[in-house]
Amino acid sequence: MPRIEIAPNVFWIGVNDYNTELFEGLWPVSEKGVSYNSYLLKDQKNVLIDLVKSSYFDEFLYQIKQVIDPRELHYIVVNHMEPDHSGTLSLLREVAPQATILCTPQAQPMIQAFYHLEKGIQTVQDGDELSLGTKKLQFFFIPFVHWPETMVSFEQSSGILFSCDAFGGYGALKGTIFDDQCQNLDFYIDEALRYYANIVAKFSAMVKKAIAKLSDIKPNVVAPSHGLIWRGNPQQIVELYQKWADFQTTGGEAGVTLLYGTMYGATEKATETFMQGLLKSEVPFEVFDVRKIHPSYILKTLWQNRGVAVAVPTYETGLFPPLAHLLDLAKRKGIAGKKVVYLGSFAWSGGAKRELEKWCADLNWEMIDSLEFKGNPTIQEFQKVEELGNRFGKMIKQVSI
Ligand SMILES: Cc1cc2nc3c(=O)[nH]c(=O)nc-3n(C[C@H](O)[C@H](O)[C@H](O)COP(=O)(O)O)c2cc1C
Repeated sequence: MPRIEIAPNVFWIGVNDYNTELFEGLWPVSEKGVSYNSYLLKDQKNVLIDLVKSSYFDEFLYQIKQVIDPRELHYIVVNHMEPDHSGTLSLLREVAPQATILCTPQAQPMIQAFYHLEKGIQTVQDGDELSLGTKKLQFFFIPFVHWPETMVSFEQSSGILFSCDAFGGYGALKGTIFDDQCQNLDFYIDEALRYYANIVAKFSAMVKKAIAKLSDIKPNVVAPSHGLIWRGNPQQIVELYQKWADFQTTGGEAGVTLLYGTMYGATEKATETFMQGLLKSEVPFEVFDVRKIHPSYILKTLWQNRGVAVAVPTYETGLFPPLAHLLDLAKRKGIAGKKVVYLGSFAWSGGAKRELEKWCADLNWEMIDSLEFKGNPTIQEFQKVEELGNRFGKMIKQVSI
């Protein structure tokens, strides 16, 4: 997309990426795309805020040249050092050698380590202001949203908050960069939640601190470095991030994430019956086949729902491996406070339930109930499975964590 003027002399000059298969080498984005939003402020001093991934340098340079000659750039603000926002720094330096890089003291050694740049770097302090002529930037440090060196930049005259990874989301920008023009806001909110669960969730306590710290600013526009620019309703994405951050301590909303896997179909039959029970309880639930659905999508729903139903068989005295992998990711992402039930088949020793109990202790999840059965379920066991689903669903609807 060609450059877009967000406010007088404030330009979006980002790029859409449909080529990267896995964001951070982990999370699928090629289907829905992801944007790297970069911003150019034109004034007596011209400023570039956050860059794009190195593979998009040609497109990026073209975008810059639509606004100014790169040799007229005075400052390059590096809010966050992750290479999807800083990867073009060395190349940009070659076409704009006069520009001073502005960053936090924590980012400076990273710039040296990643790009071997020593000169022309100036650090800023938390709360520092920078006059550009008619515009004025102010910097606020928000450590660990997403790396320790991260800050945001606020332009006072237009009220635009350049928030980098904070308030970002997956999803390439399709025809518009603004929330108030896009036809499918639900898509971007859904992809922002997936991004939150994949990228930001672990740092939820720091997200809450950052939101509290920025609460006095009241921006007219929230302009993150991924996804939509929130101009129509800038508070919406801030409130969503606040709600999602709270899930780490509340355990989430009244809903069930049903994680199922099977080798020969016994656990699958029980899972179908379990869903009949859930349905009767009228609890909202979403089912994932852990063999087939990428954890990126599962983590999103896991983060959101306070109830987790695990339906997998015993495998080599433990959990079915794809489920164990998922629990490992859940631990790394700090997914806590869940209520859990287990059901599944075994043939001789069992062991899946035992391993799940250990995981629950580790994750700060509470195992509420369980039902193991040998081989295929009997009529009586089917009955109990349905009752379990119904009971669990009702409980999840009511429980306040
Ligand atoms: C590779 C493999 C390992 C297994 N390990 C165990 C085990 O350690 N203990 C046990 O009781 N059953 C074990 N089983 C048996 C399965 O748990 C049993 O067949 C169960 O009914 C499979 O459920 P499913 O039809 O949902 O896949 C194993 C089965 C396979 C194929």
